[in-house]
Amino acid sequence: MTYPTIALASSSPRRRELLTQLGVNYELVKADIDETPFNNESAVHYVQRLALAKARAGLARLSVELPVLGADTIVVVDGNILGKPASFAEFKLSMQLLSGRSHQVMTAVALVSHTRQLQQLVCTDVYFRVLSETEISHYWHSGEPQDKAGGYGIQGLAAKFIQRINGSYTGVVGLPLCETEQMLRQWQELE
Ligand SMILES: Cc1cn([C@H]2C[C@H](O)[C@@H](COP(=O)(O)OP(=O)(O)OP(=O)(O)O)O2)c(=O)[nH]c1=O
Repeated sequence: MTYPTIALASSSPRRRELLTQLGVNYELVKADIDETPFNNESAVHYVQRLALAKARAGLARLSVELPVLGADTIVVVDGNILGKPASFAEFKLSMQLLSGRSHQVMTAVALVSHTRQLQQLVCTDVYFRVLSETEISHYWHSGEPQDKAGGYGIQGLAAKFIQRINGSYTGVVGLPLCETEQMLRQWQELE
């Protein structure tokens, strides 16, 4: 299967690796956007808005005509979004919220050009076992939580905290490959 060459509007190493895993040719484009949620914005609205905003910001910077892919991942507990932890105190609070229960990871993907756009939203339930204070502190000092939504990486050390998931593993890591591949195929068919 050949896919269109695209631009990836992302600075996430995980998204680059996942796209490479699909065998898609891409170039990177910067997409700096304001990630502040609107007042009373739902998690579902927020994550989709950001994925689209990243893709559109990338498109605005491109000098060649390529479809641009943007994505956003959030961790949601009881409707509240847990961001990337800015401090140990914030991280500890997030881990205490996630300990011994399930939460949702939502990843939105947007593929845009000047004439067309496709979007997907993938939600996964993630079940954490109970975490001890010592484990939480050790995990913070590993350096893994700092640049990740909700403060953990399922593909790294945090795998030992996760009893099971119901949904898309690659979606939790940052780019749901089954749905992304379908979007690329659909894009190709519309050409
Ligand atoms: C929950 C979870 C998130 N993450 C990562 C994926 C994303 O890189 C990050 C979520 O933040 P995002 O704001 O979605 O992405 P980003 O800022 O890293 O990259 P960009 O906006 O430039 O595309 O958290 C993991 O790597 N593993 C996980 O298990």
